[in-house]
Amino acid sequence: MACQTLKGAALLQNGVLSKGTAYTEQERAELGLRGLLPPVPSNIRLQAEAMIEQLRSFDTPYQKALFLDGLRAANETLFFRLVMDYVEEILPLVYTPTVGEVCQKYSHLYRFPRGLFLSIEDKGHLDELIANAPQQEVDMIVVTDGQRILGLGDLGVNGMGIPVGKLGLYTACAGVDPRRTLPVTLDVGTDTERYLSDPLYLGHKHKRVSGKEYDDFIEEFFQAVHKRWPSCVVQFEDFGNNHAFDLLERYRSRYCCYNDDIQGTASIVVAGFFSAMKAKNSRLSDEKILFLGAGEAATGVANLIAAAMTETGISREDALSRLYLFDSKGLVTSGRETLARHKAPFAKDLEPCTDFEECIRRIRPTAIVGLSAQSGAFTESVVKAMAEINERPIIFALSNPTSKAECTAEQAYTWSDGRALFSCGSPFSPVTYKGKTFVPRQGNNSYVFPGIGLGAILGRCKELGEDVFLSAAHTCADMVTPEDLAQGSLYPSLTRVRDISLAVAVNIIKLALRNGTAQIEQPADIVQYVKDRMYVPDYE
Ligand SMILES: NC(=O)C1=CN([C@@H]2O[C@H](COP(=O)(O)OP(=O)(O)OC[C@H]3O[C@@H](n4cnc5c(N)ncnc54)[C@H](O)[C@@H]3O)[C@@H](O)[C@H]2O)C=CC1
Ligand SMILES: CC(=O)C(=O)O
Ligand SMILES: [Mg+2]
Repeated sequence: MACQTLKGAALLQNGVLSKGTAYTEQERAELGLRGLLPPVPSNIRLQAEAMIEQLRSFDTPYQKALFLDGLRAANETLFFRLVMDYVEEILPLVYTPTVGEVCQKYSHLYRFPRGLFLSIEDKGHLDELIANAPQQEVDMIVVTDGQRILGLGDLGVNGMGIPVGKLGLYTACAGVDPRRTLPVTLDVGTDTERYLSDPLYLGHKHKRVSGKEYDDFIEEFFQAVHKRWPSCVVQFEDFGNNHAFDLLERYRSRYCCYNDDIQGTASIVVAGFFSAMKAKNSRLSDEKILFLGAGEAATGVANLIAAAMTETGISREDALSRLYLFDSKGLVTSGRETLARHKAPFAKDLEPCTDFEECIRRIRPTAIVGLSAQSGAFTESVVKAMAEINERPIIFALSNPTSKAECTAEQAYTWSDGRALFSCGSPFSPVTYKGKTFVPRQGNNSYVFPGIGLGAILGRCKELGEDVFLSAAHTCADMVTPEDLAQGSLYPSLTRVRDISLAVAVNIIKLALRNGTAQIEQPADIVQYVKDRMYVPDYE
């Protein structure tokens, strides 16, 4: 953390503390700033007006993202003010889809130090590296090893854009204090040849390390982090599924941690199903859901849907029987020679089938959920098949970034003759079809993870169980209005994301107080307790 007594040019160069042109005459005199700034003091509102004008002058999302990155380095408070005030416009620039492009080019565009890089070469010394982090206190870490960044594959250390982007959302969307967050990238190598042969690539150039050496490294990371910041919440992000499930299993009850791709995604997709049930006036336990993809996200969602179905009174066995997975080898059936542990509960005693559309015709699902990173996999005939079987087919194309979406919003609405209940992982613009305007919203974990993190921090939760993610799903779905549903939106407007996060956090703290996982005294007024602790980007 930067020293609060900085003065003069050093203060202006400190992006965390600087107010830029907003220092008053008196502050300028006291802090040795006279002459170092244009003469007339501005304020955060006028600064934001100037910055949005600047932002809009750039042609491409990528250029805009770079501009925002520079703004953040110069004046973090103003950056967050801008993100909060123009959340719908700016989220796609600091998060999916643009963050994907930023990650892919990260080594070529690197300008500002942000976050902590821990390499497998540093094994045995992580304490020392973690001691170098400037933050005195850290409440929230987002950590990646860069193996599966969005649907873009192994990006190695270039994946740092994701923890930075996600933590930016913790602050903008939920008011987690940015000075108490830390993005971490673990450099365990990369298997991506173009990076291994790129002279500008900033990670170590060797293949990924795995096995015991990898496991020991992660163990050392957890111990070193919690030695310095004992109650820090850790979010796993974009690990490959060869590690993600095991790591979650190993650490979920030892430390307050969660995997956003498995659990956060589950929460938001279940929220989408709750809304879809309202829109078509039916019960979740009557749904039959076919997933395209059977990885972290899809099986995480399937597990939480099973839990949500059992809330309606059916058994887990019945719930599982309504959930089908289709992966790169086809329908997940019990006859397969080998079956990963996370897929096994959903394997069906059916003939193998490698054609997705054929599976739809055989299984007759009410919903298809794309979490496969297979661009265009929901073809016209797939969507039409769903629309033939269902009056209101549920079609969720959730893969990120936009280039990996299973179909576009326009395709889903057009091919289903305007009957699809649609959501997408990355944003799509409203679609007008036969005179009706549909407003698709994002089935993206970004609606819930900021509030889940805030609740975990403020409740000082020991662990985050399935009930936390189900609670967040209910909270988010409860905030969807009849007006939202009427325009085809299964999620609330992003402009309400701070309220959603507040409600998610409050409900998680209540839950944790009830089940004994909270390590705080019961606050007299939980809403006020949370509100009072949400960071607001204004100058002190
Ligand atoms: N909307 C959201 O909030 C989220 C979206 N995602 C997106 O979901 C996608 C997958 O992420 P993970 O599950 O973490 O990855 P993963 O690597 O764990 O799983 C990918 C799955 O897709 C399957 N697959 C690959 N090719 C296929 C094909 N041709 N046909 C059918 N299935 C195929 C694989 O077999 C695997 O089961 C990514 O694009 C990611 O960006 C992930 C997390 C959250
Ligand atoms: C949204 C997200 O976490 C992903 O696409 O990986
Ligand atoms: Mg992710």
